[in-house]
Amino acid sequence: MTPDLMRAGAERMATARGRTGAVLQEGPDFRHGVALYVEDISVSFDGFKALNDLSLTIDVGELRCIIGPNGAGKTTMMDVITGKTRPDAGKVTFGSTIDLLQLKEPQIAQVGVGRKFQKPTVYEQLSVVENLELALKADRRVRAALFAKLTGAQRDRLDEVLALIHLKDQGTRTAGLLSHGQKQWLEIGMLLMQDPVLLLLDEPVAGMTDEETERTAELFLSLEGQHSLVVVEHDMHFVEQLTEGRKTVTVLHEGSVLAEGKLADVQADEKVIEVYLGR
Ligand SMILES: Nc1ncnc2c1ncn2[C@@H]1O[C@H](COP(=O)(O)OP(=O)(O)OP(=O)(O)O)[C@@H](O)[C@H]1O
Repeated sequence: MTPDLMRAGAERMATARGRTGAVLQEGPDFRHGVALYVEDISVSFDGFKALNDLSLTIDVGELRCIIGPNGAGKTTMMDVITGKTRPDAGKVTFGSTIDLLQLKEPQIAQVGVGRKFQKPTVYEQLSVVENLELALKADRRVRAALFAKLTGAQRDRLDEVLALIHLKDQGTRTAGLLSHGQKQWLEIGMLLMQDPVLLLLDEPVAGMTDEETERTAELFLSLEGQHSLVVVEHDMHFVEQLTEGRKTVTVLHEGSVLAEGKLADVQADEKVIEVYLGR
């Protein structure tokens, strides 16, 4: 890990401590450079193993793409990390100290894990800026002050996020009038307002135009290093853009890791070709 990332990890650790003071005694500890440990997770639905001894590790600031055929367990994995599904066995640890399996969904979000579902869910009647403001105030304690003025720092963050998500000129636009891709960016922006350590993104470019997909790749690459990103995606061109020929890709199959490595290597792997790419 670079000194910059170490510093970012330490800063996040302090932020997370502040955030979770009411929930947890200790904040997450990222000193090992690891954002998330998933260890030997198994999930069964009526005897069918959706996850089967799944293990993987995501580093602080890493951008990891997860690919795999339909039914491989990708969504179930995200459900376990975010507390929606309780596994039958295994461990999920945020940093090196926080046992996510002991936390409820809202606490997991509060500790710094953000999730983007496949469909955009923005407030269609509100403007772009109002959507971002709401995300900032999603914390129930400040919801009462919904229309209170933002602090200078919050205003700066909002402007920064607007630029990041390519909606700088669309701040006053009603969200319902945005294109599908712009709605997806807005929802990502809403997550960013809460400054998550780890972002889970489920098929973020499904339904996007080629240009929107390209700009989404640029967005994710600009977030890498500042956040850990786990991107589940079937669009191989997009995965290629994100991995830049050097990053690790994880291939899931039947609820466990079938292969892990550089995209070119997993694409050449006979097992992967047989179950996924060769179809
Ligand atoms: N609540 C549930 N009850 C029963 N079976 C389930 C449930 N959720 C998922 N499954 C099954 O578990 C397996 C893994 O599903 P999951 O949605 O995690 O796969 P996936 O890799 O996300 O697939 P896709 O690429 O199609 O989204 C599938 O066979 C699915 O039918």
